[in-house]
Amino acid sequence: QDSQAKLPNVMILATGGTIAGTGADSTTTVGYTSATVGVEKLIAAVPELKKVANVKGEQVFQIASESMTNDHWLKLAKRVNTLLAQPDVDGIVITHGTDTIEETAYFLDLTVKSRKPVVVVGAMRPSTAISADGPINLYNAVLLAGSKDAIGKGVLVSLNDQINSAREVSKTNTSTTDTFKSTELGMLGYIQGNKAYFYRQSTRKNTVDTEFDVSKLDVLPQVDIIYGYANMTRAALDAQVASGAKGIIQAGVGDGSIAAQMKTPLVEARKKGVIIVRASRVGQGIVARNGEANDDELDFVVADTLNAQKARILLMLALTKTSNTKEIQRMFYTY
Ligand SMILES: NC(=O)C[C@H](N)C(=O)O
Repeated sequence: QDSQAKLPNVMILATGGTIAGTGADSTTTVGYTSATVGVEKLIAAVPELKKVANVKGEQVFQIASESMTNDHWLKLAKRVNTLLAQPDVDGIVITHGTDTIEETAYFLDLTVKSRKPVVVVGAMRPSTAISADGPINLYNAVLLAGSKDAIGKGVLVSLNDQINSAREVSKTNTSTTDTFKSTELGMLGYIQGNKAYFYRQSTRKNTVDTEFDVSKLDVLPQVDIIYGYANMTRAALDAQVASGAKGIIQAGVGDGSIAAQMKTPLVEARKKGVIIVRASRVGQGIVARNGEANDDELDFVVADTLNAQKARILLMLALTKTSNTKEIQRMFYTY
């Protein structure tokens, strides 16, 4: 009883995904159904959780993460902020599908206002599979969310015994359990032997000092992505602008290069007030401002090292505050 009282209080918010998935039999690792197991059952499957935290569960959504929307994010961020404001909550774990885990994690990194740990976790194998990775990942996530060392580190993504920051982590393999990598900028640490070990920290702003506030927002501005490729056409961009996009992320080739035939449509879109952010489809490296395009003259923004899906999130949040491109560029060098 006494030792129980000293354990941290960790809330598990369940949103679905493969971690809550079930397959036809134990060897089904593809073609299973996501988001079928409820949070109480997820917790009951890992009795070891009781050793590291007092856990409570809440089913927030029950969806596959490919169907995650801005509305889900707003609801989730508000719920996390409400819970973390309570003195009896020490940390939060969010169980989530892996396909968009990096996006939800980064959205929360920019919209949760707390130093308390928030850990987003998923699994690559459904709960019914041989060597399902969900239980160990959930155990590690709860341990991490209750750990003093995770305080003030922003939103963390933990699978496969590794700790990543929301900003840097990406899914890098369609199906293996070691898919989540922070590649060149590096992961933060490991979980081993019932302990979290941190080795480094991002210099970018996060939950500790974010300027974004979604507490009064019901919708986010429409921001879409166009993907660069040889022989690219303007069709996707035109359709997005016509459908009301306030911002466009161009996942350009190389260093965010713009194809000759795309320059006019992008300049036209900018003249209509649409914010254009040059990102890269490459996956690593900085998109150089005034490098492959004269951003000062075109009034474009560069995504720095953010991939296109995370640049979309930052631009949506930036647009809730300003449409000044200098300000937006500052944000891209800050978060
Ligand atoms: N491994 C997974 O969780 C994939 C699943 N499609 C999801 O993102 O919900």
